Amino acid sequence: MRLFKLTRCTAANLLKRRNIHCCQNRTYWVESTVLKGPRKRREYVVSRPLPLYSFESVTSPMPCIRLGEVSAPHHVWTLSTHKLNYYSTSTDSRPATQDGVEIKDNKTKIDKSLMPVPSEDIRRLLHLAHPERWRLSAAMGFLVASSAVTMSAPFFLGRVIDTIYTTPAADFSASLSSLCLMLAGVFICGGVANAARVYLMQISGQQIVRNLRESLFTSIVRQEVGFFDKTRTGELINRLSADTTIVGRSLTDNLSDGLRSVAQAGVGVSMMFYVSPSLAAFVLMIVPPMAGLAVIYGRYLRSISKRTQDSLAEATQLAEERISNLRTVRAFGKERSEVEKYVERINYVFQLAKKEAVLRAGFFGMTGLSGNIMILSVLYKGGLLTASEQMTVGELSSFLMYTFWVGISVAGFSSFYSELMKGFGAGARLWELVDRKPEFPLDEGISLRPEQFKGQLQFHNVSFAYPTRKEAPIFQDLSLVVPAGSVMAVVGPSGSGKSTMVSLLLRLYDPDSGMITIDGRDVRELNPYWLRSHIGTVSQEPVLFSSSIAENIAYGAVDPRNVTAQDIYRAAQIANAHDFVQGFPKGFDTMVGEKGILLSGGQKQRIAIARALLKNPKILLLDEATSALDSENEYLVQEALERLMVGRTVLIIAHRLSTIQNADAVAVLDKHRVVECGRHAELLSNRDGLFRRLMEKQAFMHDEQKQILCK
Ligand SMILES: Nc1ncnc2c1ncn2[C@@H]1O[C@H](COP(=O)(O)OP(=O)(O)OP(=O)(O)O)[C@@H](O)[C@H]1O
Repeated sequence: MRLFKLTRCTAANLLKRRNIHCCQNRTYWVESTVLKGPRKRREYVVSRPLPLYSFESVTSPMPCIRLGEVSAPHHVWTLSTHKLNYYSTSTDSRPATQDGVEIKDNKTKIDKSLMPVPSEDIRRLLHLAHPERWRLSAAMGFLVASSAVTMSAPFFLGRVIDTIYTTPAADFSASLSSLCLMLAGVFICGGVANAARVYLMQISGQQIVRNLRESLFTSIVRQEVGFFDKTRTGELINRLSADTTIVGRSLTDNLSDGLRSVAQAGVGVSMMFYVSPSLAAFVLMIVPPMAGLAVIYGRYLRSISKRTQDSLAEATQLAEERISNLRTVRAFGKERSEVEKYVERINYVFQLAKKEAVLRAGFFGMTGLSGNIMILSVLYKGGLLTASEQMTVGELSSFLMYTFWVGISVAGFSSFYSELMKGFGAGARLWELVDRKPEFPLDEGISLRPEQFKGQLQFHNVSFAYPTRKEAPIFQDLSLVVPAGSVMAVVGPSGSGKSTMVSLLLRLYDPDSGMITIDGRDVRELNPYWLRSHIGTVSQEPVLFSSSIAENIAYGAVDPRNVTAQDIYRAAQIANAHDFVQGFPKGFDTMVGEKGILLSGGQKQRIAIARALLKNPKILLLDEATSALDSENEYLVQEALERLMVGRTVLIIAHRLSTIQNADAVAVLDKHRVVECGRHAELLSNRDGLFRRLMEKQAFMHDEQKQILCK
């Protein structure tokens, strides 16, 4: 086994993916046997997860600890004397550093689609078919039966022709009828076997696609929120719909058609040799160049197909975003420019499709031509053999039919090969997503679910920057205590990080340093499901799902199946939603539309409050909505919020003066930390304080407040 030493930043990057700390006094090595690539160019594609080793001493590779495997099958490595550099093959063309890893210029990028399919990808694809092995085996059995019937037909049809030519008139009718009857029986069996094969293959294919979608969707929803900041929704949707279908099809229908082609071509060639070895040898000279052509064609097709899928995903992403925000598009009168943008993308897809069409046309033209040349040579050479009585007319007919079958099978095999390559291309993109380990897993290994729970919140010297903008810190050494059962209003200039506090409390992101505790326990030690089941949120623009009002309210409950209609009505009543819902013709069964678009802002807010009430959380995180609501709605929402807040620890991003006044304390955020904290009146009395300046700026200043200011 040969090992390559890793540079420190590469090692740190790989270890970070496995949540292992990179030690200064250790060296890290990677097994070189998994690196494949043209040695001259010193570029390597990692063909399977990398076995990583760590050594005590910087100089000696002994003793070592095997650290397990790092999944990096889609990255390219360059090798210099004894160190391995990493660079991504993503389409991002910035030569920059990412996660401390050197990314080289994209010009040096290798088109992996043109390389042989890694054995790991083949293994993954076969593994996918494993649960369906029995059904697939049965389908294969039927495939053998139907192919045997198909391939025996030319032989027996040749016999029928010879019977017609050679049988004496007295026996002719009886011999011909029995032969035809027997053949009809065999053909019926072949038809039934073929139908059974197609049925079983279809079912297995759908089952495989279903399983694949399940594991892909499971992996997507488990990813940390930061992943969705970086990844486009349309791309994920495309993976879920198009790529899964391609992989499923290449494993079943395509595989069965391909195997049938191989089997039929094999049997056909054998039968051709059986019927006339000299004629067979003459005709089959054309096959090897065609096979070589098919392999080259398949590789190019895989490359083009991957690019087509990627650009289609981009077009879908654009369409999805614009359609879901069509109101904004309309309001800005951007329909034309949006159509132009979409057309630009689909034009690119079309350009690629044209290249694919040229490839296909050339290839299929060639295969068609070579098929016809084969037939012509059979007729020419076979005619000569029949004339010299070395072959009967029946044998020549059989041979001709076998030639047809072999031609059809070879054409079938080439389309099988190209579909299979497409499947590998789509599969590679899927494994990337399926294998991705979330930066912080949902519940693995974290089982702490305290029984006693009061709800005290505390930020201890928290520093945080969003993963996509590491260079722009949001918090630096932020500290804040929210006592259990109290209401803390958070105010601050726009962009000061008020909503980010909510995201950190929900553990959508983890702080870069410092910690957040609940009842003195670090939130990272608590089971995330448990944690979130005790936290309710109502945001300024609550998102409802495209289902009925009742289902949206029930969504708040830990187990919506145990929620009764009475629970929903009660929550709606407390949230001031009951009356307006009853005013709808379908009441609680009214559909709210995509993201709740069929409801007004105030109505959505109140449904969201009812949803939070049903959850009955100990901690409430509220983003007060005021600007979007008219005064009546504002009053109703406010009243509902006040009812919701009773008996809970509340962190509220406050916009209304009354909320700020009624809160037990007010925290003022600015310059990455809490700059002031205290009761409303205390903070106002500080003439130079930010809070007072903010209040002065606010148009909603009350007379009462002005009086305090004048003092
Ligand atoms: N997912 C994200 N990725 C990167 N940066 C983000 C993300 N979300 C917010 N930000 C940035 O973080 C900063 C704080 O945002 P945040 O929404 O917490 O501010 P806020 O105080 O709630 O603002 P507002 O009062 O305007 O709602 C802003 O500069 C914003 O651009």
